[in-house]
Amino acid sequence: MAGFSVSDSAAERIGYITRAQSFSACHRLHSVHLSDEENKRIYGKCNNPNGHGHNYKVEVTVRGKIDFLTGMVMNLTDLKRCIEEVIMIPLDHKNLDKDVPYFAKVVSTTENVAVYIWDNMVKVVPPSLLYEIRIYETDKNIVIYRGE
Ligand SMILES: Nc1nc2c(c(=O)[nH]1)N=C([C@H](O)[C@H](O)COP(=O)(O)OP(=O)(O)OP(=O)(O)O)CN2
Ligand SMILES: [Zn+2]
Repeated sequence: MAGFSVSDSAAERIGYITRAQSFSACHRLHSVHLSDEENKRIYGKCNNPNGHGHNYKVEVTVRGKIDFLTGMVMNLTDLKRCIEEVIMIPLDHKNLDKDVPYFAKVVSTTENVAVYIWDNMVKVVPPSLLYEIRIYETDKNIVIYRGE
């Protein structure tokens, strides 16, 4: 039916919007809290001293009210800027372990890369909107972090 009702305008519609971004980086799985032997046993080929690389794909999802006036949860152009600042500038074409101070003592598993991205993304997206960081380390290895 044509027309406009309070339920159309005032109802809180919750939306999820996602922006995807790829970045390339190398790393080595090696924990400073474990011995060399334990590192080799646990991480296997991923503990290779000279490291290895990935073309990571990250999906950043925000969740929130679809604003009645703008029709948006958040402007995706703003989300793109946040991703540039939090993901591309610090991580793209970097050696995660050597170029990113956070990973000097934190092993650069994809779980921890997701936590790193979450902790920095939450500082730049509007309050309470960040919902999920999803990282495809490879086509087959996928990590989800929701800030828990
Ligand atoms: N829980 C986690 N386990 C592993 C991680 C991780 O981040 N979290 N990372 C790795 C390595 O970085 C490695 O690069 C992935 O190795 P692998 O599973 O062998 O990767 P592929 O998908 O490329 O292997 P296929 O041969 O195609 O199956 C290891 N573990
Ligand atoms: Zn790896």
